[in-house]
Amino acid sequence: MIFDVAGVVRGLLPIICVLVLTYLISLTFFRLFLHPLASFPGPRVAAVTSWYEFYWNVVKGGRFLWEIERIHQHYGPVVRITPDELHIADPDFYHEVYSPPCKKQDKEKNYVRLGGQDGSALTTVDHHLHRLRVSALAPFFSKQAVEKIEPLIQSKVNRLCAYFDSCIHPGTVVTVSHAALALTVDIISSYAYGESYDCLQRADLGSEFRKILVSANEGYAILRHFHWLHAVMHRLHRWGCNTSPYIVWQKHIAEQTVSMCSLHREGKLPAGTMFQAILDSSLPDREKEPRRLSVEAQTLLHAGSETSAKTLEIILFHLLEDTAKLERLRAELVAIMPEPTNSVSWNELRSLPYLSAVIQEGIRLQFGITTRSPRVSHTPMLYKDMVIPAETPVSMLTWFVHTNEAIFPHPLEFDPDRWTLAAEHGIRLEKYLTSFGKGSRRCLGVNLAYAQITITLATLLRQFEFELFESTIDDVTPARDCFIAYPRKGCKGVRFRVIGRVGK
Ligand code: HEM
Repeated sequence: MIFDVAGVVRGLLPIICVLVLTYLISLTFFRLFLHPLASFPGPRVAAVTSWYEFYWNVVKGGRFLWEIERIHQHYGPVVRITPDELHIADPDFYHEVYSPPCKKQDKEKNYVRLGGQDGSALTTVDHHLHRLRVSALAPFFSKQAVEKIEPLIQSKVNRLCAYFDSCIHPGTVVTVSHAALALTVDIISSYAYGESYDCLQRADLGSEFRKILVSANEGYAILRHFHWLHAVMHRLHRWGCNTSPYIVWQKHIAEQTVSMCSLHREGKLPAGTMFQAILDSSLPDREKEPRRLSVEAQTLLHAGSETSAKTLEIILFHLLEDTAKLERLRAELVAIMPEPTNSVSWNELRSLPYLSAVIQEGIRLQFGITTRSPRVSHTPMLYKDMVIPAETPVSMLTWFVHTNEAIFPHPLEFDPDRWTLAAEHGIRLEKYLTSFGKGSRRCLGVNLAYAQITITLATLLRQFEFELFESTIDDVTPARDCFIAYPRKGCKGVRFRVIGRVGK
């Protein structure tokens, strides 16, 4: 007897269709009327399906953030943006959602899956495990630790100056984000791994690594929905298919980590690296496994490079565009750096009020991470008269804090004086600076970020004259959420010519 497969499928198809339809109708009914978030305002379509987010972020290219903005304008400060997640736009509630370590709060699992591999502090869901992991890393990023590596930072900045010297030619145009990223990657790779990626030594400033980061950032929107794609790509890689350069890089770090662990066993691991900080810590052995260390190493490079580089790009654009601000900053720098090549400590530089204000304003306009990083509280949260059920992922994007007109008037303008004026009036505007996040999961690299941005700006602006090249405000205006804010597609980023050395 010949088994009629086609006939069986034909016979089953109507039943399968009815079952799928019944499931979808029941799910829709549940999400609209029975779900714990059913009473929260927001578009019905967002309550019913995550394809809504998919549409705005994947089809429309990173535009969900601005759709959330529209939703807030329509429905108020608390909105349901996916079937399971609430978003709140109220700067004064930020500290409740991103709360200090004393309050047990997890990260949401879909967010931490973006990177594909759990194991780093950044990608840890559980509150207590996160506290444990951070305990080993925090001393590595403390103010004192960063002050100790100032010579390393300065040496990389000097290398950047040498690169700019080679660009003093009217026909040479520098893409600022490329140069800035080469710098930050070289700093964090030297510090964390004890082995510099040396992007600044290369004519293309390490374009390969840059592409890896950008493609990973652009891929996050898809991975939020289909995180299993990571596993597929790793499997394909194992079978010899040339998948993404990101996977190749992950493999490279994994191998580097294994050799670091053997050096440590032999007592030959160079002091001062992230590997040493973790391997010599009191963390349990399972936390010192090469696989986990490798994920931590990847995260540090990823988290610590593009964010700081973008901030530098934004600040340089605004200063070169408004020479009054540039000259005011230079005058302040000249007072403590009479010779252009004087090097001054981070400690001295951070006492300069205008430089500090310029940096705060750049960090504000960088907007930190523009992808939602929801928190999950294990107890109900109260927002005004609304009770947010326990275990609900709640997010608050920095975009909504930093563009709040009441706190930052003309929010998209680069106005360092808002910081100097606030300081003069005793107003603690930093409370609303959320680029680094807040609370227990706040950025660990804050000190390193400030140190490298401060030293780089002071050195470059004291030593070089630059001139913008075909760059406009569009090059630094957020238009796409690709984990961090990217300008609209097609923008070439801020570019300048290096006119020459100051005073020559
Ligand atoms: C202007 C520069 C930077 C900005 C705006 C920034 C922003 C952030 C934000 C918003 C988070 C929280 C992410 C979340 O909620 O999931 C974060 C976490 C983190 N950042 Fe940064 N970052 C910057 C520079 C750096 C640097 C230079 C490093 C050094 C490697 C670094 C390392 C980290 C780490 C390790 C975490 C995870 C912290 C944890 O979960 O405990 N960041 N960063």
